[in-house]
Amino acid sequence: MKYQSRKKAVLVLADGTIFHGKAVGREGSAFGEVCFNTGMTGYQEIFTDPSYYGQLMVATNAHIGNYGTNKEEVESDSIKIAGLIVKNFSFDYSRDLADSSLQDFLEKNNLLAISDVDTRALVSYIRDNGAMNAVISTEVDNIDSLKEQLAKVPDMNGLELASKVSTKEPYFVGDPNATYKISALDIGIKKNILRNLAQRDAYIKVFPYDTNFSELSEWGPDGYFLSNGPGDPEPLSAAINTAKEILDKDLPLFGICLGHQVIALANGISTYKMHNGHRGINHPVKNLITSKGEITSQNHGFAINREETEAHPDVEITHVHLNDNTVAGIKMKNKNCFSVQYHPEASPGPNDSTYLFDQFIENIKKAKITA
Ligand SMILES: NC(=O)CC[C@H](N)C(=O)O
Repeated sequence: MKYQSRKKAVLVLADGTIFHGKAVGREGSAFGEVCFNTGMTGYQEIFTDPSYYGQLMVATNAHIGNYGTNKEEVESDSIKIAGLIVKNFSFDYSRDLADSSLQDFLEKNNLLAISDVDTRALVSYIRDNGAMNAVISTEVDNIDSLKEQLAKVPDMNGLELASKVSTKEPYFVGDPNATYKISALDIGIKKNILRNLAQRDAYIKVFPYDTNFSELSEWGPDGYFLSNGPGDPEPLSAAINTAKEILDKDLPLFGICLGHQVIALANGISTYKMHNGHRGINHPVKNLITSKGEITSQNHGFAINREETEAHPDVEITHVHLNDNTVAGIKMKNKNCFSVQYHPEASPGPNDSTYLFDQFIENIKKAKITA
């Protein structure tokens, strides 16, 4: 039906480069930092992952929408990406488990997408020139005005976004009679992390992004978790202070992605914005403790400083990213704390790294026994 009637749309990068395409979903404009994900599957999980808040997502897979959507396959209750950029948008879908088309899902969430973009040229351009802000818009005749508005969009460097996606009130997940109680700081938490913890006999209380240690500890948890999330980790002073207090008391602590960066910052290790982040589901990581390789799901635009980590007396690098040698995981030498830059909870996978959740539960168990 919408095949002939679709409006023209443009993508304008902050440096003035323009790509042309057609609109899907609502009309208007959407601003954000442009980034690309190389995953062949899992688009609905990506669109609903709070870590993508504020970003225009380019799918390198040439066909998006062909397996529809399913209400279970979400990482939060709404779409979190700022806009979507694809080559071929499938209005038709085919899969027994699908309960809706991607088009309906985007429209329900009021998301603007642009299709028929030369995504190969776009990705190779961003790879060479680095992550930058951009706008997608149906205002194809108002490029100058789009450029003016785009110039006012804040840079991702230094941007605090956890407060935009975090829960407003604490809530519980799992079985209240489970053996382990975990306090999770929600700086953009994905549902599948909570599922993974709950499956391992844990009852989780999820707290807003700025909760302090005394509130997190009030209900007597056995362990603490710092979640993934959007934006620059550096401005998250409340979370960094909370992590410091957990570390001072040497309580079991696990961090994923943004949570991993917060743990590094709590130890005085700085973070930096990467030229282009890692976003995909086949990123190779080496576990330096076991010497085993892991294929991992990743989604980050910042990383922790490798030299400062190597020089740190209390922190050990446990995992490295094999493509570029960036730090993919750390542990503290004399404390019950570890963290990874990637996503062991990844859905649709890969599942190579789910042992990290077992390790966290083991750490909690040991601390419980010795307490
Ligand atoms: N998935 C995440 O938690 C991402 C962390 C952070 N926002 C980054 O881009 O590096």
